[in-house]
Amino acid sequence: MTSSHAASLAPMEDALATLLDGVAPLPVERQPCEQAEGRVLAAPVVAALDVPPFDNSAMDGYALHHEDAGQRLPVALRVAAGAPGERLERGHCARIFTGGQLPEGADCVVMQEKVQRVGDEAVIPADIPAGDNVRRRGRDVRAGAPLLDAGTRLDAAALGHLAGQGIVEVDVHRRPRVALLSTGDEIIDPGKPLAAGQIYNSNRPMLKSLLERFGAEVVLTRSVPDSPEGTRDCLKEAAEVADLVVSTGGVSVGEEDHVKAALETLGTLNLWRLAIRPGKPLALGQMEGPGGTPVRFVGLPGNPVSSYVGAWLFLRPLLGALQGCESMAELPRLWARSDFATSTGPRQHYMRVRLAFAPQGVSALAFSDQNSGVLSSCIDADALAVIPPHCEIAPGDKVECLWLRTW
Ligand SMILES: Nc1nc2c(c(=O)[nH]1)N[C@H]1C(S)=C(S)[C@@H](COP(=O)(O)OP(=O)(O)OC[C@H]3O[C@@H](n4cnc5c(N)ncnc54)[C@H](O)[C@@H]3O)O[C@H]1N2
Ligand code: MOO
Ligand SMILES: [Mg+2]
Repeated sequence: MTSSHAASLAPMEDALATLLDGVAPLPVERQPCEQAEGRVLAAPVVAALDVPPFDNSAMDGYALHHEDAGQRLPVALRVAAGAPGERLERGHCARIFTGGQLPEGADCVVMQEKVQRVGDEAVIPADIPAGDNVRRRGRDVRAGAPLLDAGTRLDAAALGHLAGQGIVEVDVHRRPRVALLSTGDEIIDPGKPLAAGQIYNSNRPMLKSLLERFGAEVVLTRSVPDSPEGTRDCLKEAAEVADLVVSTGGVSVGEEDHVKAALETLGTLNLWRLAIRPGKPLALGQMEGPGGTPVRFVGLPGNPVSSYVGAWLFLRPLLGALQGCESMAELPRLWARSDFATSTGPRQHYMRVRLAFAPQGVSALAFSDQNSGVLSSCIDADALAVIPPHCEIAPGDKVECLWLRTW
């Protein structure tokens, strides 16, 4: 009986292919840049302006023509940042400040520490090359050049770059709307007293946090009773409002696990049971929303670590695809030296590890208890060490790790 299990577990690659099959980015909307952090560009942005828009000084000092260096020059101009450009005659210099527009006729700047000021004149050292301490127009960005690619997730640097062009609005994909269902008669909300046999719902806030980090908007949360009707009703309600329905618990083989059967009354179960640990009974499927729109379904196993790992491995790429964000398709990978010994059976193991970076290399330090009910293993976990099926790992062996300190 149990020996047939391995054969019926889908490998990770099949699961990802099923998950992403036919997924297209959500419609485009215009968004003020001020509210666009974490959103994904739907179209490339081309620079309209040179940045910087004019040659300017990189230092507080004196601007001059380089052939006038090595002399005592009258200080003919004063150029503060923000002042319009002026003309500097040969044989003169200009007092200038960082960011000030380089006067026409000047081609270099000498920092003030190297200049001796004598009344209205400045003694300039010799041999200053043309271009010294000058930031040329268009050095950072040239007008007409690509600024940001479609599919870029807007982070701090990208938002700064857009603002540098004077851009205030961008076209981004709509945020995926997610309904988050917590199944289990034993699960209650924090804030209420615990009765015998009950536990608090830790999956909901954990997954809400991850979903938002991956760019989603959680539009509905429900606590779902362990009954066929209750599960079906909640799935139906969720499919009315969401692009993606995520549930936790109720996907294993017990009589109290109703999610798969309920899903099949409303849509299709595309894949169930994977060769991964944790997360074996994970279920993938789809339903229809209003007007026949596709609604994706991911049923995460109830154990908190199975939910946590399942969110990184499945919800992240799915939400990336719904937002047109290529870089979310796979987690960044790196190799590290294990500090642990382990062996795997038919399932690929995703071990929670802390990474220690040292000059000799990176070490993967595994949390001592890797059970899927032990959420402490995820605290401080920088990465998931991927141990392939039927594999022996000894301390010192290289293991591939998926980096989790990302969005
Ligand atoms: N006979 C078998 N039993 C189980 C198998 C199996 O192959 N054969 N697989 C085990 C594995 S592996 C997993 S993973 C779990 C997954 O079970 P379910 O998805 O059906 O989840 P539940 O049974 O509803 O709950 C499991 C566990 O997690 C706790 N839980 C659930 N939701 C939450 C929540 N929101 N916050 C905190 N904790 C939660 C729940 O109380 C249970 O302890 O099945 C194994 N069984
Ligand atoms: O798949 Mo379960 O998550 O091994 O405990
Ligand atoms: Mg169960």
